[in-house]
Amino acid sequence: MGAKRDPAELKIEAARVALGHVEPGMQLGLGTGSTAEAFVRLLGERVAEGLSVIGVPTSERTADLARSLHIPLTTLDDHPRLDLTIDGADELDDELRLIKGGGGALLREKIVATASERMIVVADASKRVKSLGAFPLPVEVVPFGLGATMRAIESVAGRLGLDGPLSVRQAADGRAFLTDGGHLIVDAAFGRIPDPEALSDSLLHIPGVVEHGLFIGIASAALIADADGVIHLASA
Ligand SMILES: O=C(CO)[C@H](O)[C@H](O)COP(=O)(O)O
Repeated sequence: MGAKRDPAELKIEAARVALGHVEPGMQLGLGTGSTAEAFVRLLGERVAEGLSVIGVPTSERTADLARSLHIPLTTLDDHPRLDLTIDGADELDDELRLIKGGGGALLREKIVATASERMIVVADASKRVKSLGAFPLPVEVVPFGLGATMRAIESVAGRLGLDGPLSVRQAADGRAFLTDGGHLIVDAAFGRIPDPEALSDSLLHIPGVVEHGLFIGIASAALIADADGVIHLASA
């Protein structure tokens, strides 16, 4: 087994392999987070060398980065169907089910990934888990009725045998974190989620829930970097 490597290097490694999947003329979804950022930076180098692609960013943060690198950007209104989205994840299992939203961009990330022919997840090996749930599940909610929505989340989770504290995510200044869409994030520390599909369906029935960070049946492949290289996982 190879020597232990800095996670930042591993993220760049996975991002570099992902770049090999980009072809001239592609319409790309650009993810959010430090691993997606590594990809966008590498993509920016290729664009500076003459690669012609166009991207839809999944957050204002990624849009700012892409603009600074002169990567041409568009919207899903102008390009409703994308070829490929490259994005990170907070957790992924061997069925390519993901938890996302650690960076608070899950709603736009899910819209963009779902509008793409393929989504490739880039991650270091620490993100690969046997079972989802050690990472608290981000649930994006509208501010109106927050208390009632949180009670409803607890109640549907309880029916699935899940229990654990919910917390409203805070920004660095101590105020509530607001997503690019002006919503709140409730982080649900349920622990192991035995049935992610059932939890996903139940959460989406709660009126105040806009989306949640479970990505099921969306990722087509994952590039996972560890000290020995980059493993390619493909969906069944
Ligand atoms: O879902 C996300 C942002 O909403 C990110 O993809 C996820 O948080 C992983 O981030 P990082 O690559 O920094 O570990």
